[in-house]
Amino acid sequence: MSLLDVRNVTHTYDTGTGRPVLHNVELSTKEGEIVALVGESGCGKTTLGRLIAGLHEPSSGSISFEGSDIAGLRGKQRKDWRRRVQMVHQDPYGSLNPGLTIGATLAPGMLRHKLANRRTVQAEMIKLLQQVGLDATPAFLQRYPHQLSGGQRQRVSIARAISLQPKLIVADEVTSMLDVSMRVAILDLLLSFQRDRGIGFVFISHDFGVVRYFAQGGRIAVMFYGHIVEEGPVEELIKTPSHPYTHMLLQAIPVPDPVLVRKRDAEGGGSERLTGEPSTKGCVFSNRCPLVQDVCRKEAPPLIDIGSGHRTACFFFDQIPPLKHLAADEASPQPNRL
Ligand SMILES: Nc1ncnc2c1ncn2[C@@H]1O[C@H](COP(=O)(O)OP(=O)(O)OP(=O)(O)O)[C@@H](O)[C@H]1O
Repeated sequence: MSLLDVRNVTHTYDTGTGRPVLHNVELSTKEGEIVALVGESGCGKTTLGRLIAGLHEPSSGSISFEGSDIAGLRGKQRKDWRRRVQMVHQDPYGSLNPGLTIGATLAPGMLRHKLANRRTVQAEMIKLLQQVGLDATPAFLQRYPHQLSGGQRQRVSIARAISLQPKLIVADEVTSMLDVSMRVAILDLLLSFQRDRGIGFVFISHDFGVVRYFAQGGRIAVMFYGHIVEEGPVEELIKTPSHPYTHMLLQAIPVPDPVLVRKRDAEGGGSERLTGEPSTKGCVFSNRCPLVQDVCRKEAPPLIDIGSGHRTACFFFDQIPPLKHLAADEASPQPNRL
C-alpha cells in the first residue's frame, strides 16, 4: 500500500489570479521513500507540499494517507494523521515563534499527542536536542530563536518535526537559506532519520544537485507550471531525461570545470530557452519546447509510463538528445558544492 496518494489534484488559491496553480497532479510515495519535487520558482512545489501536509485543502481531487482520504478523517484518526505528516520549512526563523523558548516550542506537540507527560517532557526534549546535534542541556531549552544561528534554528525545526514521530516529512527548500557549509550537515541529518526510522520525505528543491544528493535511490517529480511533466527514479531521470523541460534544467546546471564548460559551449549545450509563458492549449511546455510539433499545440500529452516507473508527458520523449555537457557521473554533486 502507498503511504501517500495524490490523485488528480487541482488547486486554485482564493486570493490568487483565479487560475489553478496545480493541475491534475498524480503522485504516490511508499513508506520510507524519498520523492523530490523539482522545478523553477512558482511552479507549485510548495503548494503541493502544503496540500500534502494538510495546510491547505485541494480545490478538487483527493489526497490519501495510508489508504484513507484525509478529507474524510475525523477525531482521533485526523489527529493521528496530523501528527504523522510534518512539514519543515525553508525559513526556520519564520517558522519558529520568536517569542517562545526552544523548550516552549518543542513541548506542546509532544504533550498534546501524549508522547510525553509533564514529568518526562524535559528529558524527552533533551534527547531530541542530542538527536539533532544541538547542545543537549536544560540551558539550551531556555534560549530563544534569535539567539541561535540559522543552522541551529533549522535543527530546532527538525527536532519539532521528529518529536511527533512522523512517517512522512515534507521538507521545503530546507537548506536554501543556510550557509553552504551547513547544507550537507542538515541533509545528512534528515537522511539519518530516513535510514534509522524509516521516515519518508517529500523533498522540495529547485536544485538538481541538492536533490541528487538527498534523494539517491528515490524518485524525482519534475513540475512545470503546476503540472508534473516527468517522474522517475533519480539516477535514471538525471542520466536520461525524457522530457524536454527536464533536459533543459539539467543542461543549465552550472559546470564547475572550465574545460567541460568550453566543451559544452562548443557543442551548443546550455543555451536553450529557459523562459516563455506556459501554454494554455495543448502541451503546457509547447511555447518553450525545442521539439514542438503541431500536435503539441493541440493536444496535452498524458503522463505515460515509459518503463520501470519512469513517466513522461511528452509525445516525442524518444527524440530527446543525450545531455551535452558531460557524462551524468561527472555532474554528480559533490557535497561541498551543494
Ligand atoms: N497563498 C497564496 N495565495 C495566492 N497565490 C499563491 C499563494 N501561494 C502561492 N501562490 C501562487 O501559486 C503559484 C505557485 O507557488 P508556489 O509557492 O507553490 O511555487 P514554488 O514552486 O514552491 O515556488 P518557490 O520555489 O518560489 O517557493 C505561484 O504563482 C504563487 O504566486
